[in-house]
Amino acid sequence: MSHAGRDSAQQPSRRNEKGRERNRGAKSSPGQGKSGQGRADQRRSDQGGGTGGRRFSAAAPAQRKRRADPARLTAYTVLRAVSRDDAYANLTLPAEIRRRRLDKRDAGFATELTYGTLRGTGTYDAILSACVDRPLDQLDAPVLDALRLGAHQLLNMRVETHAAVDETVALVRAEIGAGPSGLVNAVLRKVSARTLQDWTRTLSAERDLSGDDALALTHAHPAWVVRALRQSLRADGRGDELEALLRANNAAPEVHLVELPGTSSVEGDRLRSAQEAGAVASSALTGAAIFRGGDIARLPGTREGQLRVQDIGSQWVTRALAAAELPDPGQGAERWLDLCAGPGGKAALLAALAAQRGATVLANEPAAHRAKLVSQALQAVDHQAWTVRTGDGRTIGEEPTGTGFQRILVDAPCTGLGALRRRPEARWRRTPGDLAGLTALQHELLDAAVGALAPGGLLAYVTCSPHMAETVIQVDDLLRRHPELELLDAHGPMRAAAEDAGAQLLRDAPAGAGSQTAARCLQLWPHIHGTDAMFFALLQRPVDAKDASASHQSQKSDQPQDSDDVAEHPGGRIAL
Ligand SMILES: C[S@@+](CC[C@H](N)C(=O)[O-])C[C@H]1O[C@@H](n2cnc3c(N)ncnc32)[C@H](O)[C@@H]1O
Repeated sequence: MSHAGRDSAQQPSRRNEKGRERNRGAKSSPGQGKSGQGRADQRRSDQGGGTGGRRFSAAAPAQRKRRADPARLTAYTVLRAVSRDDAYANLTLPAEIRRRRLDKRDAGFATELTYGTLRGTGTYDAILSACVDRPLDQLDAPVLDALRLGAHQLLNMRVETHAAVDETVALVRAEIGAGPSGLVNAVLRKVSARTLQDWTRTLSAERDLSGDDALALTHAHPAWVVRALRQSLRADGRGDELEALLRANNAAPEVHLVELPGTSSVEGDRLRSAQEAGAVASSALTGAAIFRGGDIARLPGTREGQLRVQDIGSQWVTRALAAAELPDPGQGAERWLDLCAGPGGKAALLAALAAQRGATVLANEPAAHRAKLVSQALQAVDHQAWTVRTGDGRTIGEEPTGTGFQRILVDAPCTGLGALRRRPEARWRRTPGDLAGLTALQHELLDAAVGALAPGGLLAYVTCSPHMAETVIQVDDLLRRHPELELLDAHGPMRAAAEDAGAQLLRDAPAGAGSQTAARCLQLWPHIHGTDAMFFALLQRPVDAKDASASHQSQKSDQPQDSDDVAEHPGGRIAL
């Protein structure tokens, strides 16, 4: 793609699993023979300089222990599942921790090892490339994963150098075999010769990186993602906050809890128990708390689904849609629709709020296994208040919807670039090419939702991505296709749904938002709001709107920017 350029934080290699013979030898330092490396290490060690006096094991790798410690083995197993099977770390890791019965301390260490290594993969690969005498894709995949794990310990954790190297070598001997242990030992010793800061500075200079490419390497994001985030921040009037966002994306998110309203016999009871167990009530939102440590499954109400883990951003947008005023509330029970409901986090809160108001929710999800998760998520809520439909959201018009739905949530499939804290591997998996299919699907889902809106009905468009092609540009396109829709100012309903401290955070976008559309939509940010970077737009169909579906149909093939690298937009040219 024309804009992608050279990705300075290296796109992790996905390689052949075979070829053990290839794992030999670390690269010499620039201007140094291999034998010179030992002397260099010795000198650094003697001087106690550079890396603070590194100590290494005197025993040859092949003579060292052949037993991996449980936390490192857990992390390594998850890394293998992620690179070999495209597994999700946030699902695989808890299962692995349970299976190996790690205690709290080891579980914490394994989590930091796993998430940190996955987050930093592109940068660690760039560093490892400078330490291995061949392209990384010529190493065995298990060896590369072990090297990444070692690099993370050396560069980003407070693990002693000798422990990081020795334990990684032991892991390699136990899990892969003695063959590559010499290579791993030598490469990790080279990695340990510099701090992370020294490495990124040196590599940036060697590769002549600047601007977003240099930031990509330093903050372990693909360069195309850095560029997209820069554009989105600028459009939101936050042009100077890029580094703060990149840093926030690399920090572990807080765990937020929600008590589904109306589901326990005494309202607020479940949150109170959670607070007794160490949770702190959220100052940003009613019915929410922050949980710092401990076993969530042990909190009363989690098994019954009354107490759930849910990002404050998700709670905010759901409550804002439920609370926004309808121009003509009518007399009958309201009908609400969650068009993309799986796995059911927002559907559960939406249905609980609907049940309190005598409204009903239709929760739609095309993937059968995810539709099942939606049903499970809804179990705690009065069963009269919800129905699950397993089907493509684009065919919702085929349902008998009567006069339509008063409130519709389109929490669309998206790149997920707003949830980088939670899904550490996602940034390296996604490519700009994913945008074409996703934006086309978002376009069609929005059209289907508009067709299902009751007169005066509200449509909330939500993405867990701040990429402009999925947010402001998508809304502008929607308004072009459906000029009858009114784009409401999302800040009011969001503030109304928040507690004081939250309302303070949800002030209008800073002056300088890129367009009127951007100024009326709400973009949440991890570094500002402590939430995922979730986007929220609220649209309304006028009470007396004529049926515009004919014009929708005629424009259906008019897809937004689905094949080009760059799109024109009033706010400037947007890299897709
Ligand atoms: C961002 S997730 C929704 C998250 C959910 N609202 C929650 O809070 O738990 C998007 C969902 O859209 C679903 N999806 C994908 N294609 C769809 C389609 N054609 N129609 C409706 N939903 C679709 C995906 O399976 C996924 O479960």
